[in-house]
Amino acid sequence: TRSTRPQRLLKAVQKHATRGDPQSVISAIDHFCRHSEWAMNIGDEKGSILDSVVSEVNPEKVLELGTYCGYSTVRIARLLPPGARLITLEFNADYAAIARQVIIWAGLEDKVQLVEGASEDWIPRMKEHFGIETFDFVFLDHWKDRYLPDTKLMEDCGLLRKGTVLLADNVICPGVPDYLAYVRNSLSYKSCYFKSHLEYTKAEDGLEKSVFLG
Ligand SMILES: O=c1[nH]cnc2c(O)c(F)c(-c3ccc(F)cc3)cc12
Ligand SMILES: [Mg+2]
Repeated sequence: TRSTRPQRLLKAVQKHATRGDPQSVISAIDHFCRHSEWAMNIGDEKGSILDSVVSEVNPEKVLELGTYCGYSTVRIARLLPPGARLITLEFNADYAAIARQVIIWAGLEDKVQLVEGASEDWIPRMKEHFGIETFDFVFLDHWKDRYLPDTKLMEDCGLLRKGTVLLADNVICPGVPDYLAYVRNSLSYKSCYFKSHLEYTKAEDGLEKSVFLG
């Protein structure tokens, strides 16, 4: 039967990227999405903003909500210092299977733990299952209806500390109005918007960076 888009994206990585070279994996995915088939990776323009925020935070403990094919997982993990750890949650088993192989192709499997399942089921288990006290950086890129409830859940589970940085993708397209209103009006967050474009298109999109104030 016909292959899936994530399967074709993985084939493009294995054909054009060099094993153990994260930048070549990123470039191969961006080329595939620009010239073959659009896919919902954060992309190179918003990806550069992600890179700059990750470099500024220089996090030890990272949580990514929404792995998809592992593009942003590779972007983040390639910037982490030795010993730093990224946990990425993916609900869709087919996406997770592709992402595992993309992460291995990039040679970043030692820094990344990919967990299959629902964010609301795993967020409450971060302490007892992964020994995580708090996260330094959280990247929200899963489902727009889960951004706000999962943020409140992370607060309630004590997973955010003074200075934890949340970075949210797609705050304009598809848009997360309830989440934006919350982080922009809450006294517990300092929030700012990075205007950009929807991956591989001219449509507006952007990232919202929100620092938890405790
Ligand atoms: O569901 C999503 N989860 C995470 N990231 C997404 C994204 O970056 C998108 F561009 C889009 C998207 C899909 C179709 C469109 F027409 C526009 C944006 C969706 C998601
Ligand atoms: Mg996205």
